[in-house]
Amino acid sequence: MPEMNAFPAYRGRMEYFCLGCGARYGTEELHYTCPNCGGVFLLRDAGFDTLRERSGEEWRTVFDTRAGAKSDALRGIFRFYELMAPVMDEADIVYLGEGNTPIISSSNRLSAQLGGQRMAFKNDGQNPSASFKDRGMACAFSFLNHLIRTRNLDEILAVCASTGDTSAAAALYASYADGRIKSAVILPQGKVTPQQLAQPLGSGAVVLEVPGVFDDCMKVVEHLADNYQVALLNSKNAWRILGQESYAFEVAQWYDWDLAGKAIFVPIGNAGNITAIMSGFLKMFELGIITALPRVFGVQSHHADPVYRYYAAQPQEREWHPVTVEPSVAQAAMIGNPVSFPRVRHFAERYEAIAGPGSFQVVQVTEQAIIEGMLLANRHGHISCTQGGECLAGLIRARELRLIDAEETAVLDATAHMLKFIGFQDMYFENTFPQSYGITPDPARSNRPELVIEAAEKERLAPAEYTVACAQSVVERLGLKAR
Ligand SMILES: N[C@@H](CCOP(=O)(O)O)C(=O)O
Repeated sequence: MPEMNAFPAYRGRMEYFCLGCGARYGTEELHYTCPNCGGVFLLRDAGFDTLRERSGEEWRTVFDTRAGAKSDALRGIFRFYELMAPVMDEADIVYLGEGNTPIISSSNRLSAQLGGQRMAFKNDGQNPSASFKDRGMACAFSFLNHLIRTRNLDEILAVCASTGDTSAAAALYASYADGRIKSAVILPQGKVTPQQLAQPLGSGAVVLEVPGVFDDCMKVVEHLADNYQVALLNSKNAWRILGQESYAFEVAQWYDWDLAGKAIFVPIGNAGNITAIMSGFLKMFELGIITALPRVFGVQSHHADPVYRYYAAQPQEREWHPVTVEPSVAQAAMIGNPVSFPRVRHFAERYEAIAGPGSFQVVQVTEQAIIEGMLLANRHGHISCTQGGECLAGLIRARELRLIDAEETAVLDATAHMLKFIGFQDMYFENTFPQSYGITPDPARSNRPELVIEAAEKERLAPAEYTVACAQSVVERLGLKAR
């Protein structure tokens, strides 16, 4: 029986592997892009094959046993230590409560509205900074701690570009780092929700705004990382990807390691998350921890759809072209030149080679469908952000295209908490969307507060009369019957 609280003894031989030229580099330094060709990296464990000494069943037992761990290092995503970043010591691990987010099945009524579709949301908004980015940050910051310890560094300045979630997570984890890691975040001016802007401000990060969109900010942080001593915390940093693989591990564990008949829907923005999720499923498959790969559907808005366009072409005609984005309620995914696209292409090929054609697909949805997807989900007990709404819109689109049938269980990624994006709900309910979103609110879906009595009545009536008058108005509005 594996020991529940024992920190794993296994140490991997991690190396950066360039997807452009195949060069490899050791992990004693933080690299973002290949010094040789500028390509993006994956982090690989050159010792991965030794993990095959345990059977899939033994690994499942290890991870199930660790699910009850009482040590902070193993309570969160590092329960899956050997599969992710097995170079850090226990003392390096940061745990702020990330991971272990629930998967909530849809109610019968919602499922019936979707033609009996089996469906669930994984609520990654229940992470500490209210988005999935915490998975990646927990890993990236643990690695920074490892670097600080092993290389005697005294202070690191961590920078990121963000549509809001990455910056909130980076700033939160930096604020926990006892002054060893400072955070500066670069945001597109006016294109981050007020809630998301408040997060890094509250965590004490330096918040810098750039007129433009996320893609402009990303170029700035890439320039900084290429020329100055900063740690880049976007998912171009491959340690982020490793942490986000935990999403796939958790989905597998939630379903007792049986992923046959499951379809995972993931919004694509900078494309780090879909990369990580495919990578995570493939690792488990290679070790026999799961015996079937779930299908993976990427979802993009028609206002930010470069990955959809790439895969919509016939295989021999595919060419990569970034796009210019237009306003999107799925603002976290409003990205025209996703840095992880080469990683997506790499894993999609491997995925299809194992699970066959149709195991990886990308669907495109409208802005109208995204916002109404979010409203529909949340009217039925979910806490979906607009990107979760994008996933539901993607599921509906996949059904229209007959890419999925009702018997398959669709697991939708609610990447962030709905409250971060609640301003878009207000815009729908108040019919205040600028034309550029291309959204026409349906008044039947709107919900507004109703005043039951004029404020002046409070001055005019005695307190007891005022209560009765208010109650009477409520009775009339709700049509209540006396007892
Ligand atoms: N939506 C993201 C964009 C940056 O993505 P990253 O995963 O590369 O950091 C955000 O929240 O900023």
